[in-house]
Formats: sequence, structure tokens, C-alpha cells
Amino acid sequence: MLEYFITVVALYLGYSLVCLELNYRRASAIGIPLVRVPIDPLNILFQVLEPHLFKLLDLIPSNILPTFVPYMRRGWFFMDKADSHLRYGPIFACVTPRGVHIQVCDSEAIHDIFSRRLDFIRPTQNYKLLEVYGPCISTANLENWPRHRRVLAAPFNESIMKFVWRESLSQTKQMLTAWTAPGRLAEGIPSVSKDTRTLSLNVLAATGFRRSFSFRSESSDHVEPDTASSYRDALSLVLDNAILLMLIPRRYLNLGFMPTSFRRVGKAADEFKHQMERMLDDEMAALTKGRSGAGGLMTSLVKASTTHDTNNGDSKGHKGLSVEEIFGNIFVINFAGHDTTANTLAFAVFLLATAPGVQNWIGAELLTIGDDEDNWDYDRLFPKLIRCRAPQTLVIENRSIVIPANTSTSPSIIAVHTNPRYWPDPLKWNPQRWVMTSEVGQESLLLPPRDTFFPWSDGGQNCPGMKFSQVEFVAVLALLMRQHRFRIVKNREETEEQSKERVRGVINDCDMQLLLRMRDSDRVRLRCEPKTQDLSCSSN
Ligand code: HEM
Repeated sequence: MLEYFITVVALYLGYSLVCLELNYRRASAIGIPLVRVPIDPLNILFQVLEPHLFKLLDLIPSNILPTFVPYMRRGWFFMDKADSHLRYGPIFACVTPRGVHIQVCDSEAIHDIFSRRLDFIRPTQNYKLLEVYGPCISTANLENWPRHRRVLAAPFNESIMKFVWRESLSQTKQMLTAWTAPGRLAEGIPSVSKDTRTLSLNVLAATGFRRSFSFRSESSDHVEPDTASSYRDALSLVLDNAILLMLIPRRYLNLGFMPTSFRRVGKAADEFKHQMERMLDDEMAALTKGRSGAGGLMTSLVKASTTHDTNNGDSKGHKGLSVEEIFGNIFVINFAGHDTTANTLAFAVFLLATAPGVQNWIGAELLTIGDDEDNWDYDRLFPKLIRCRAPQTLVIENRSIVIPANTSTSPSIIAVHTNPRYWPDPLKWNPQRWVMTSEVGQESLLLPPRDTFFPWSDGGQNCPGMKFSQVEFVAVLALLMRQHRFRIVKNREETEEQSKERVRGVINDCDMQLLLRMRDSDRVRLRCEPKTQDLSCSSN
């Protein structure tokens, strides 16, 4: 038996090495720096072993490890920042047994990639796992993608943004009540990141269902039963267990021999599907009777689907979205909108806690809107609070590079955002860099040069939820910072500076589940205190 096992492992390793060398030969023709990486970070078996292996490798000084080691880690680019590009130049490739992965860190070339959607095709096969409830925008091929995108544009309209604004404010108020309860001021908030996840989930669920859900904080001593919350609760379980649902089809999770926890997820996934079916039936009935519908995500998708059914179809006559595609897209919108915004909020709150000056700076901005929070109106205030939101907006260095077929090419987002070529002092968290003051003291917002800042991607296939997340982020931060300041709960004998350094360490200790997130944010406790007076406006 052991011999059999050793033979299989040896054959697999031999096959991998041959693939690696074949890929390396293919990549050599491109004429760019190459790094041989013997294991692809997307190798499924390796993904299971990776966290354990890196626990050991992280103990060894990096300068004595082979060059390829960091590139085997999923999400290696977060720790790397712009280092690899500073070493290898604006373009290099990691060659693994699985393929050639080109990384590009040059704003002009990146603009070219985003503009040439038909040349640099999104690898939809990598997203196939997202089809938990049916085909969706992320897995649509070149021909079908415009049809999905046309329908998906509908829910991201200004009426929904107003709802997102109101809901984000209402959720933040409830979160603040939990964070400032008497016990919390002494002990600190047990889990900022769990609470921002709850907030983001409730905003999404409310937008989908057009009804509010009460905020249950990790900090609440008492859990309030929420009647009729099965949509939110099912969505919560589905999103928390998205990886399991992507790996094991729903119908198998409910089988009798599966562990109870798996069956619970299967049941929630079925419940979420029933909820979507019910909403779809209601919307179809409303549409037939000429009524306006509930006004949630389903209303927009159904309306846009039926409108497009008669207009602008693709060459095969497919026009709107099928029922399966509507369900598939509702899942993917929730999936894409949940952790992204929740993690961004958690990072922001932690970073703010390390920079009291920035908190006061934002607080000063908020004083200028001089309004009672109960009257905070989206149309009037969101455009005013531009300082709280980030602005938007292959030939490499005159050299033409021919990229062979079946080679993945990725804009190195983090490397561009942390490259001193584009950003002075890039690793410093300095939100004030976005505001420029002229000689006569007039302030304006920095508009970064084209494709030097693209957290929501860029071009035709950028994130449709960009404004949704900005509205939510601004509403939450504005309300948090108006009357409160975050303070780090210090460990015993820790100085102020040491506590900030510890929090920065936690912020930088990230891992890549489906998305980047802090590995163990609950190691930090923050206090959310009523503000006393604004002392300084320096950035730390
Ligand atoms: C800070 C928050 C967010 C960030 C940084 C972000 C970033 C991104 C990026 C970079 C992409 C492109 C992915 C790719 O090309 O593979 C994307 C796609 C997408 N995002 Fe977001 N996103 C955020 C929030 C949201 C929200 C709130 C929603 C919905 C409510 C959303 C819905 C989507 C969808 C549906 C796609 C797929 C678009 C397509 O395939 O054409 N995102 N997002």
C-alpha cells in the first residue's frame, strides 16, 4: 500500500516538473523576467496544506529561503506590495506547473488591458464555483456578459443608493448603541470585524428584500429574536459558508450521512432559494397586474430582464435573464458585495484607531455639514462628503511584448497602489493625500493619473457595486466619526505608540480566504468613546 502511495506521489511530482519546464520554455519566448514556482498557489491539494506549511516557513528568515517561496502563497501580493515589481520591473511572470501568470505594474499598459476586453479575456472558468444558484455575470462568456451586465446595471440606480444610505445610517446607529453601551467602554468592542460583517449583511439583505433588519452585535448581551428574518438569516449562513457551497453542490449537503453542520448549511441554502422563488413569483404577479413590486433587487432584475427580453438580445436570441440566471446573479451580487465592504470598513476602523489626528480631521469635516443626523439626506449630503470617499477615475515602457495564448495576465493592483513611482511614501496610511491645497488655500480632491488607482477594477468589466459600497462606507464612517473617536485598549505596560504598532501588525497580518482579510482581528480591542475635543489634525 505504502509503495503504491509513494509511486503515485512520485509520478505526480514528475508530471508537475515536466509541466513546469514546458511552461518555462514557453514563457522564455516572451522576454520578460520569470520566476519558476514549483507549486501553483491555486493547486487545490496545496491549498489544504499551505497554511500549515507557511506556519513553519514563516519561522525561517526570508533571505535564506529560495526566491519562489513567497509566490506559492495565495494572496502573496498583499505582503509583497510593490517589492517584486521594484526588483523585476513593470512586468514579470510566475511560471508554475499549471501555467504562466504575468503581473503588470504599469498604468498605461494596465489601461490597455482594461480597454481591450476582447483581447485580455477574463478567465471565467476560474469563477465557475460561483454558480451556486445558476449562471451569473462572473461566469458569463464574452457573448453573454453584455446581456448580464445590462440587466445588472438596473439595481444599482439612484433610488437604491438612497435606500443604501438610509439603511447604512440606521445600521450604524444601532451598532454605535452596542459599541457605546456602558460595559463596552471599559472592555472594548469584542469584534469590530464581525460587527462590520453584520452591518454589511443587513444593508445587502435590506436592499434585496426592501425591509430593515435589526442589528445584532457581537457586543450585544441580549440577542433579540427577529421575526420573519429568514431571508437575512439564510443569506447570512449561505455567505458565511460560501466556500463549502461552492465545493459541494447543495443537493449533496442535505444527504443523511453528511455532518449536521453541513446539513444546516444545505437547509439554509434551500431556504434562500425558496425565498428567491417566492420573491420572483410576487414580482411576476405584480408585473402582470401593472403594479410596481416590492422595489428590491428582485424587482429591478425582473423588470430589466423582461424589458431586455424585447430589446437588444444577443445573436442567439437570448435577451433578458433566465430564472436560473436571476438567482445566480442575486447570489453573486450578495457574495461580491458582502465581505468586500465589510472588510474595508473593518480595515478603516482599525487604521483610524491608529491615527487620532485623522479621526479629528474627518470629525472637523463632518462639523461643516452642521446637521442633525436624523435629517441626513442622501442627495444633499453624500456629494458634500467627498473627502470620505476615494475618487475614481501591451506596450510597456515603449517595448512591445507578445503574450502567448493561454497565459494569464493580471494588473498588479496592490503593487500599483504601493509603488513609489505613482505614490509618494506609498506604505504610509495617509488619507490626507487625497486632498490638495492650492497656494490660496483652496482645497481640491486629488484625481490620480489614469489607472494608478483601481480598487474596483476599471474599464467595461469594473465593479457595478462601486457606488453602493461608497455610499455605505461614507454613511457608516460619517456617523461613526461625528460624535465618537476610536481608542485602542492597551495591553498591560504598553505605551501609546506600542499599541498602535501592535494594531498595524494585526492589519498587516492578512490571509486570503476568498478575499483578503485580517487573519485574527479580534486580537485587538477598540473602545468607541464619545468625542471630547479635537486636539490635533496631524495624521498620527
Ligand atoms: C469596497 C467594496 C468593493 C470592492 C473593492 C469591489 C471590487 C470589485 C472588483 C475589483 C471587481 C472585478 C473583479 C474581476 O474582474 O474579477 C468587482 C466585481 C463585481 N462586484 Fe464589486 N467591489 C466592492 C463592492 C461591491 C458591492 C457592494 C457589490 C454589490 C452590491 C459588488 C458587486 C460586484 C459584482 C456583481 C461584480 C462582477 C462584475 C462583472 O463580472 O462584470 N461589489 N468588484
